[in-house]
Amino acid sequence: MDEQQEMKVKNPWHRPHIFLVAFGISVGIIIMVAIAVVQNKPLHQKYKYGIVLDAGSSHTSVYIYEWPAEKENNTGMVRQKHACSVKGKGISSYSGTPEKAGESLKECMDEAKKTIPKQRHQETPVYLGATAGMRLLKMDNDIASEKVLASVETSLQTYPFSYQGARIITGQEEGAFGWITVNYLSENFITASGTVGALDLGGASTQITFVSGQEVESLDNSIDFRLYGNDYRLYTHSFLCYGKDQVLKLSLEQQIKPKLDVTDNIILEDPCFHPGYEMNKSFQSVFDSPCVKMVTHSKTGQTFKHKGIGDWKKCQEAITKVFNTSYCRYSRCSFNDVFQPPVKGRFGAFSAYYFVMNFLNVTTDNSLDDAKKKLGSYCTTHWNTLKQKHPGVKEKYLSEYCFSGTYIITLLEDGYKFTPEDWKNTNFIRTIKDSEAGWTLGYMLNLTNMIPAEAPDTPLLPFGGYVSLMLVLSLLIFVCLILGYIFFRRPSGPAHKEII
Ligand SMILES: Nc1ncnc2c1ncn2[C@@H]1O[C@H](COP(=O)(O)OP(=O)(O)O)[C@@H](O)[C@H]1O
Ligand SMILES: [Ca+2]
Repeated sequence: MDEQQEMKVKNPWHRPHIFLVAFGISVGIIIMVAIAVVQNKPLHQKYKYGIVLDAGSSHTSVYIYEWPAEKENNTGMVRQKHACSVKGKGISSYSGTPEKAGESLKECMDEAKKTIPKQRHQETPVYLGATAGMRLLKMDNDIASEKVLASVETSLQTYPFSYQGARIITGQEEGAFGWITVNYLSENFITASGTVGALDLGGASTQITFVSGQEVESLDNSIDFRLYGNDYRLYTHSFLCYGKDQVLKLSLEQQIKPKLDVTDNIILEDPCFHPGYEMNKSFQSVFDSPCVKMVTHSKTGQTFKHKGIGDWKKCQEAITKVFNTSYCRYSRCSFNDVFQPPVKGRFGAFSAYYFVMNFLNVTTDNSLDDAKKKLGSYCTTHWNTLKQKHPGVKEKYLSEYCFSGTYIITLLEDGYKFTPEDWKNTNFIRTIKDSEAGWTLGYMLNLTNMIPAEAPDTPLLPFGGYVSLMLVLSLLIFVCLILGYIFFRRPSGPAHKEII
C-alpha cells in the first residue's frame, strides 16, 4: 500500500489540479501563437507598386498604386497610394519646346522614388498615357507630338523603375478603362449589383461608357470584356473637342463669327459669363485649336472684348448650337451622327463633372429642375461679388463655372438624352475608397493582367477562419492525447491496481 501511495505521488496525472494547470498553459500557448500569427501577418505582407502618368490636355498627374502581392487577382485589392500633380500645363502645351515636357515630370517622379520602397523600384512598372490634348496636337502637328512623346520617354527612362512606354491612348480606351476603374473600385464585378456607367469630362474630350443591353449598331462604339467570369458588352464613345475647354472655344467662335465682318472692335456679350466680367482676349486663344475650324489669319495678333451678361437661358441656347442633331444614320444618335442606345442604370460622373458640380454645390439630390434654377441664379451673380466670395479660387476657373455647369447639364440632357430620372441615378464623384476615378487604374489593371477573365479560385476559408479552425483542431488533438494518455495508462499502472 505504501508503494502504491508513492506511485500516486510520482504520477502527476493523478492530481486533477495539476492536469488543469498543464492544460491551461498549453491552451494559453496555442492561443498566443495563433494571435501572433494573425498579428504579424501584415508585417510580412509584400506589397507591389505601379505608376501611371495621366498626361491630360490641361495637366499631368502621376498616380502610384499599391496592392498586396499575393492578392493580385482579387478585385478591389489595388488602391491609390499617392497622387502628384505636375506643375504647369499639359504636355501638349510643350509643342514648341518639347525638351521641357520631360523636364516638367521631374518633381513628381522624384516624389515617386521616395514613396515606393527602394527594393521595389526595379519591378515597378511605369506607364504614361496621353489623352485628347495630344490627340489634337497629333492632328495639328504630327512631328511635334512625336517629339513631345520622345521627351517624356527619355525623362521616364532615367528613373530606376521598369519603364513600359508612353503613348497616346485612344478615346475608346479612355472610356473603357474609366468604366473598369469605377466598377473595380466599387467591387461590382464580384457582386450581383450590376455595373455603373462612367462619364468622364476632360478639357479636350468627354467619354460616356455603359452596359446598354441593346444592340450596338456601330463597331467603333462596342467593346467586349470578360471579367471575373462574366461577359460585358460596353457601349462607349469619346467626343474629341467636347471637353469643356474646347467647347468654350467652339461656343466663342460661334458667337464671334457673325460679328467678324461687321466691325473691327468686336465686343462679345456672352450670356455664359457673369455680369461685370470684362476681359480682352486674343483671337488666337480661340482659333488656336483644330477643333475650331475657322482660320482668320487677318485677325492674328488682334484682340476682342469678352463681356459677361449672365443669362443662363441664352447660355444654354448658345451651347445647344455646338451639338449637331440634324443628321443620324443609325436608329438613334446622341449628336454629331454618333450612335447611342438609350442610357441605362446608374452613372458615376468624374473629373471635370465633379470639379464643376462640386464647386456649384449641385448634386443629384437636387432635381434636374432645381439644379437648373440654382445654376440660373449663379450665372446672374455679379463677377465682383463672386471674386470677393471666393478669393482662393483661380480666376480662370471661377469665371468659367457658369459656362461649364451649363455645358454639363446641356450635354447630359440634350446630348446624351438623360431624363430627370437618369439624372437622379447619376453621382458626381471624385474618388471611390480614396482612389481617384479616372482611366489610369483600369489601364494599369489591364496592362499588368490583374483583371482575370475567370473568377480566381478562392480559398475555402478566409485567413481568420483558417486560423480559428486550426486552433480548434489543435485543441481537440491535445484533449484526445491527454484522454488517451489517461485511458491507456491506467490498466498497466499502479492507479489501476489501486482501484481494484
Ligand atoms: N478645380 C477645378 N475646377 C474646375 N475645373 C478643373 C479643376 N481642376 C481641373 N479642372 C479641369 O478639368 C479638366 C481636366 O481635363 P484633362 O484631364 O486635363 O483633359 P483631357 O481629359 O481632355 O485630356 C480641364 O478642363 C481642367 O481645367
Ligand atoms: Ca482626363
